[in-house]
Amino acid sequence: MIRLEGVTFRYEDMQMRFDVAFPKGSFTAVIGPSGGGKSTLLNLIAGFEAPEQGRVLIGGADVTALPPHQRPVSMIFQDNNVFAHLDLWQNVALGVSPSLKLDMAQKARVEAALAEVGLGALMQRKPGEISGGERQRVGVARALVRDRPVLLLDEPFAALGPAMRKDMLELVTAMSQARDLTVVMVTHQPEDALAAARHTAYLENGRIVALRPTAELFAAEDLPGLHAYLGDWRSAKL
Ligand SMILES: Nc1ncnc2c1ncn2[C@@H]1O[C@H](COP(=O)(O)OP(=O)(O)OP(=O)(O)O)[C@@H](O)[C@H]1O
Repeated sequence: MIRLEGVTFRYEDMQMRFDVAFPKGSFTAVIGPSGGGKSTLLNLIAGFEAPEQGRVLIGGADVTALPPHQRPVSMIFQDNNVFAHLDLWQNVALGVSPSLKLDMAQKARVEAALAEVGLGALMQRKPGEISGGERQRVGVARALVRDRPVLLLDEPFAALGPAMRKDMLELVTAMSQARDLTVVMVTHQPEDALAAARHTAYLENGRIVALRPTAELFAAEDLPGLHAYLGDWRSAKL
């Protein structure tokens, strides 16, 4: 579903290179040290960054030259998923049409998405009038109405408490399964990878060092960088 072929990208002295494929319907977590290139990997798939060399393919089509809005992708960020001056209904409707001109069926879809993430009663509120967890639900609802086959998550629930994070992860997992989405999720939480992602990629210094079934990756003996990254968490788990 997603394929990066010889994709290279550079920030100053940080040279990255990605050769990786994510099959249709897969849910993959991406973990690794800060500054390793996890967000950049998502940005290359979404089209917010352009590779120096190589190709990005989605669903078999070469999207390397396409801008983000023409790619079959939704992305949920750690924050900044909402516009403060728009109410929740409008924030979600943006996922359907940037002009906010929606027909009846599209309006019904926006309302159904808000209801699905538990914001049905709050749709006339502004983002400043709801909690941080509820704001992240707005991002999830917008991804729902966009109805694109690829969902990219960049530490979307990092600022939430453990219980809320678990709820949100379950919501995203259920929604992805129901729609057969291909999901790539950056996280610093090994528990989140174990809970949601069948496979996990370990990324350091601009390279995917390993991509394996999640539990297998965390138990691996051949990845010293991963051991250092996981630290005490790994010793406590094994
Ligand atoms: N806009 C930018 N301008 C210059 N350098 C950048 C920019 N964005 C990222 N970088 C650099 O690119 C490298 C990879 O950054 P990236 O954000 O992809 O890492 P990350 O693995 O997502 O990190 P984190 O876990 O801290 O979010 C880092 O060395 C970072 O400093």
